[in-house]
Amino acid sequence: MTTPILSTHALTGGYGDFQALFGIDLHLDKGEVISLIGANGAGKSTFLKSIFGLLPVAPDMVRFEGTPVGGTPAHQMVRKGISMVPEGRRLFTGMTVEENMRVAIDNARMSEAEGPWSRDRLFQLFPILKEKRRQPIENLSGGQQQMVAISRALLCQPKVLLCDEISLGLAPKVIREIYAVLPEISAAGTSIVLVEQDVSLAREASHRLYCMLEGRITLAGASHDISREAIAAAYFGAA
Ligand SMILES: Nc1ncnc2c1ncn2[C@@H]1O[C@H](COP(=O)(O)OP(=O)(O)OP(=O)(O)O)[C@@H](O)[C@H]1O
Repeated sequence: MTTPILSTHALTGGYGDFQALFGIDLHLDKGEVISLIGANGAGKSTFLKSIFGLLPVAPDMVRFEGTPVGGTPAHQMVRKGISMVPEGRRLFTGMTVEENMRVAIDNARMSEAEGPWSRDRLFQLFPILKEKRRQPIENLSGGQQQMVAISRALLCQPKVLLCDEISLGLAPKVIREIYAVLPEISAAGTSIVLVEQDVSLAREASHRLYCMLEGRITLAGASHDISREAIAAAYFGAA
């Protein structure tokens, strides 16, 4: 059996005294896209933040290429090869599109030349960003801003990309545009974890799917093999 690029082991976590996650076991193989679905408050964002070093976890709860990395600060995670597109995008107003794209690599003291993703390649992936590259970020639509957030993460040349609800608040046409680039991203060598509220979208875009309910994984399997009934039961906690 090959070592997963990313795995979590009985991962627990939360906020101070409040426990939100209760022993999450999950793995992501090289070249895979997996999705994590679940109702509001199930713990999906908390889980991504725990992987990415934004919430405290024990070292062995997160392994990257087999090595314990749990609790490593986010900027060091980026250098190791994990990037995150956070919920709500978290872009910097008052900065241009291009400045926003560069901010994470500058912060992690990385260079664009370290991997497959250069600004030019990202402008091929999202041509509208080339046109708008010198504009302040606040002039862009929500979908275009999401493209910047994805580009910012990719410029760090991640082996693993964590995406937290990248479709949230966007029109269906824009969501399709953004999801259409995911195969190209994974073909370039980046494995992807998608947190997604839209179950159909999650199934279509991923090889495997995990469902989370109240801080626990209630279902895992190949996206196209899991029935809608099984997903509904796992999602809502029906017996
Ligand atoms: N900063 C915080 N402080 C305390 N509790 C929090 C905080 N953020 C989230 N929680 C709680 O942790 C639990 C999991 O929340 P989380 O945001 O991870 O869920 P989610 O599945 O990502 O939901 P959503 O789809 O609404 O983003 C919820 O009970 C939530 O109220």
